[in-house]
Amino acid sequence: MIKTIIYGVNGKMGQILNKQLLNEKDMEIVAGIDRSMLDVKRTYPIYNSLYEYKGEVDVIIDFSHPSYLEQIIDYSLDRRVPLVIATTGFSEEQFRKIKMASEYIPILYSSNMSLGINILTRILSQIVKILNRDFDIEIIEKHHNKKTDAPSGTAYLLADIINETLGNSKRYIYGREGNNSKRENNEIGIHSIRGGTIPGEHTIIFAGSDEIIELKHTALSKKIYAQGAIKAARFIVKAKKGFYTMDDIFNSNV
Ligand SMILES: NC(=O)C1=CN([C@@H]2O[C@H](COP(=O)(O)OP(=O)(O)OC[C@H]3O[C@@H](n4cnc5c(N)ncnc54)[C@H](OP(=O)(O)O)[C@@H]3O)[C@@H](O)[C@H]2O)C=CC1
Ligand SMILES: O=C(O)C1=N[C@H](C(=O)O)C[C@H](O)C1
Repeated sequence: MIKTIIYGVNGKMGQILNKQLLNEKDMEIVAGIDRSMLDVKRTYPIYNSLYEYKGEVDVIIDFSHPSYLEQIIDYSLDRRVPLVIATTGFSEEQFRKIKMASEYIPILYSSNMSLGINILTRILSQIVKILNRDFDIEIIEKHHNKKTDAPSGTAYLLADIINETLGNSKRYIYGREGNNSKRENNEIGIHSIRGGTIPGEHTIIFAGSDEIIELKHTALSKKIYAQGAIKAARFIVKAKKGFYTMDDIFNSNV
């Protein structure tokens, strides 16, 4: 049994992950961590901090808030616990901390655990190579009205893949308010919509002269993210120390 701690267990994703993990025969939730204590029945203890948990743990799955990263990393380094990090909105310094910790423990980070987005990332760089010269690239992301970070982690992921493919020649423009000049060739526009219960939609627009190509991924529920995180947990408990992404899972047999 893979002994699992859910970090952010009472958040929206934590609750969905809890439900799905209860059906997984090879996984057992040994504790949940959250700042709020929901009045729901759980088969395991819930704590405010990882350090309150004294039992064994094989993996921590984190769907929480960037403010908890330091605690998660410190605890995982102390105990040598593999990590699946799904939280978004980290600073550059926090990303450096994740990368540094991965020199000692296995860490899988992905700003989007869904199968669809990870397939999209595979084809994106191929398309960008062909279209870049004649098409302007803009990204639109849409999410529910409870999301705390903008743009989404996935929008950054997609923009970074495009930019890396083009030799980091692009700069990111967030919205265009206050702009009094024409769009420049070296821009990737990134735009955020927030409303209702949208589980996540990402569109990459390639706008050319008199024609438009769009690549779009729509999440129809949050379940897809929990399913991806479970796959990631199965993968990371067997991995050696290092930094991994969902792409590494597709190249494995998990
Ligand atoms: N990688 C992926 O595939 C996915 C990643 N995510 C990411 O996972 C994270 C969690 O998402 P979701 O469950 O929807 O978010 P929620 O806000 O529902 O839950 C997140 C947890 O963090 C706490 N939290 C929220 N805001 C703050 C804050 N300002 N300071 C401290 N704690 C806070 C919440 O506590 P409280 O309930 O008390 O506010 C809750 O415990 C987000 O970063 C989201 O972007 C989400 C879906 C998929
Ligand atoms: O907060 C969410 O809901 C989501 N967050 C991730 C992101 O920021 O990209 C992944 C997904 O889009 C849902």
